[in-house]
Amino acid sequence: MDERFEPIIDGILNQGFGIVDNFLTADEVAALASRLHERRAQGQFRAAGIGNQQVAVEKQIRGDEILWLENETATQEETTFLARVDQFMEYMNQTCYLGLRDSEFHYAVYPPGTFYKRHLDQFRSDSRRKLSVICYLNDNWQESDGGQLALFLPATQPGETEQEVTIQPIGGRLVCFESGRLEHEVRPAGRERLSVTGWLKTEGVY
Ligand SMILES: O=C(O)CCC(=O)C(=O)O
Ligand SMILES: [Fe+2]
Repeated sequence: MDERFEPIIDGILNQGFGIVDNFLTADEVAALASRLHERRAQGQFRAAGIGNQQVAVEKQIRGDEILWLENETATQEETTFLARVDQFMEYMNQTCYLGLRDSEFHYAVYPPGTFYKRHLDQFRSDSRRKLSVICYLNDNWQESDGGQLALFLPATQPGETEQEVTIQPIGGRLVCFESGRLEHEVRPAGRERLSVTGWLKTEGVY
């Protein structure tokens, strides 16, 4: 049993999503946030894409800017984060036999006023994305700051309606759910909203 990871698995199995606070310590959050700011100031971030559409069209759907993390160029705090994700992936494989082989993670910044409309993370027909993982890097986030993550939990029985769960993007918090199953959206952020987001993937069936 690994008490860091077990509540995430419990959540996914019992309620369709896992959520844990303090997955990252306050120091880790601060270190990643300041690295994010540094790399953004160096011009390393790009408007996130959703396909081959024009930037203007995409901005109606999502307004975040991202930077993919690469092992080769990762700084110390990024390496620490990616190593913890690897441990989680390993643990998921041992306990749930998910056959996860690969991961991809990016920083995301939502400038004030931006959002990400309702979507599923398996767009671009990338069915290798099995689990979506989001870690927030925000200091002192308030409900009035907006930027909530809304999860739309599908009905499990005929006659039921979907349920909506709203999650505050609090620093150190991790949220995890099945990429092919849960539609979700990011509500307009009232202040700059920071995260590291990624996917745990299986080997390819294209
Ligand atoms: O930042 C979040 O809360 C969710 C981000 C998201 O849905 C995505 O990047 O696909
Ligand atoms: Fe998403």
